[in-house]
Amino acid sequence: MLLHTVVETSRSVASTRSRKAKITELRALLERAAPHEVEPVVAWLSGEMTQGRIGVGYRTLAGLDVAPAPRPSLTVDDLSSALDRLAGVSGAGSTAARRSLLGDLFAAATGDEQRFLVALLGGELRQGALEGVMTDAVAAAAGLPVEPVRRAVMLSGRLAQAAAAAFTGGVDALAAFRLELGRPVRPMLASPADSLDAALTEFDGAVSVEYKLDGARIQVHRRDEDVWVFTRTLRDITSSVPELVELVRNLPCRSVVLDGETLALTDAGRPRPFQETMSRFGARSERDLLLHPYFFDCLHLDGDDLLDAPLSTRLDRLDGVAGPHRIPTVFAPDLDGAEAHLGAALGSGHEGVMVKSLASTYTAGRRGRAWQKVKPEHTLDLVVLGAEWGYGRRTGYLSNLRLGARDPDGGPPIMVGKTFKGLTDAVLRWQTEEFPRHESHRDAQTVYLRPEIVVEIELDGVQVSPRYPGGVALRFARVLRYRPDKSAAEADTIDAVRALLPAGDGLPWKG
Ligand SMILES: Nc1ncnc2c1ncn2[C@@H]1O[C@H](COP(=O)(O)OP(=O)(O)OP(=O)(O)O)[C@@H](O)[C@H]1O
Repeated sequence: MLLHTVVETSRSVASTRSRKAKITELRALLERAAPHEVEPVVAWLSGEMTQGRIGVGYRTLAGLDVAPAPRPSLTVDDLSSALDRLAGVSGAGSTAARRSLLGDLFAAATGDEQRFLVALLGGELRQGALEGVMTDAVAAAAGLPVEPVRRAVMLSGRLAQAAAAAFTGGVDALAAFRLELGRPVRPMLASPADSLDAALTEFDGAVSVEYKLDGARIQVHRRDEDVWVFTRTLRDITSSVPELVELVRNLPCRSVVLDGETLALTDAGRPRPFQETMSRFGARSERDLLLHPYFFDCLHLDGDDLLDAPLSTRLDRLDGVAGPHRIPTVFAPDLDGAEAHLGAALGSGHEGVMVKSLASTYTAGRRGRAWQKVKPEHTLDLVVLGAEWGYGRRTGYLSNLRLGARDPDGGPPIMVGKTFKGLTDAVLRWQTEEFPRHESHRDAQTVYLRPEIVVEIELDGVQVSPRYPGGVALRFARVLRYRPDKSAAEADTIDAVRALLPAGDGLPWKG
């Protein structure tokens, strides 16, 4: 298959907002692909490369100035082998070697193909938002139900490999994607509860009510003496958190997978700010803050996969293996008991509580009703689209943020407001240093960013606004914190923003 065909599909998928139209386009492309082309094609359209990172920086790409080929001739196989060669380059002289390989590749590419390659290699095509659409397209093209494909993707975190398995081995090959020790599973997520009372009533009281800690999500795996620690975005941070590794290595079991939250505490035992916990996840992290784990789920124990077991069973197993490290929990409380637990959580400086159905299974990667969060204040996780240069005291700093909500159909984020409130001097300095690394272009007032950075915004509400493309604007938005643990694909959607409009606004999309 010609690369040109893939590039054309990428363009038409990006240009339509209709989920159905995207699926139709992707399906048609996959049906034309040879079986061995499925994996790279799915990877590229999701902005990934099967080789992983290949060490080509933005500067190298920007510095390439090669005349485009007049006609498309590159094939999918040509690009696959070029990426293999690029990934294989190492050692002295590797920059020059990469530049020469890229020069050859770009000389064989048309203008459209060159732009696609720049976006792919520069990470700009990476759009997790397309994952759901692609999963549906893979199932349709392979003639399979969507559920086994989705499950394989969630268990492995590897869309392209699951797609290849769907095409070559069907449902049986997909079933082979099981929870594997050392390979992280997409975490299960929660929905906002209408109220504590409503959440208890929905499950007839058969719930676990747990503190919702304002730390960072961790998933730990252990097989004998080997331990891994992953973040919410499935990043391996094992080497940054030796104290967690040690603790997991000492649990009374041979193999285990636990889900939980981790936090650094003050001397008084109160949670430290989220940023301080997250700072421990970096490569050059300060080691003076000790992280404490608070586990709330057990997905595997000594050979038993527990994803499909009810939460009540998983919590029993969790108790047996990591009882002293469990998150504070009460079982099947009445409303008074649940309110007291919420009060205790807030009183200790935590965010709120989670109410979880004891009958529910672990639905990896899903945000459902089985886990409901109850917390007092309203926040949205939005994508930073750009920042304007400050004035007055903030001259020379990137200050006023342009904020976007995710398009659930996989298009670019939709701008919903701006804010410069809540930015401390340290955060202003950080923005000014960090943002240019994510720059797509700039004008006199503003540095525009690729949609990569997620920020948590506190707000009083939203209002109808003809000025913004989504028809809604934030009211009194202020920055609460950055969310390095979230990708743009996990930001809140424009629908979530619109849902905050006061009832009775009579907007066309609300009906
Ligand atoms: N007891 C708990 N059970 C599950 N998740 C918990 C618990 N305590 C804290 N958390 C955190 O809450 C997150 C789940 O909430 P949610 O699905 O809304 O994610 P989120 O979008 O990060 O939420 P928020 O922005 O409100 O923190 C988990 O990813 C985890 O980090």
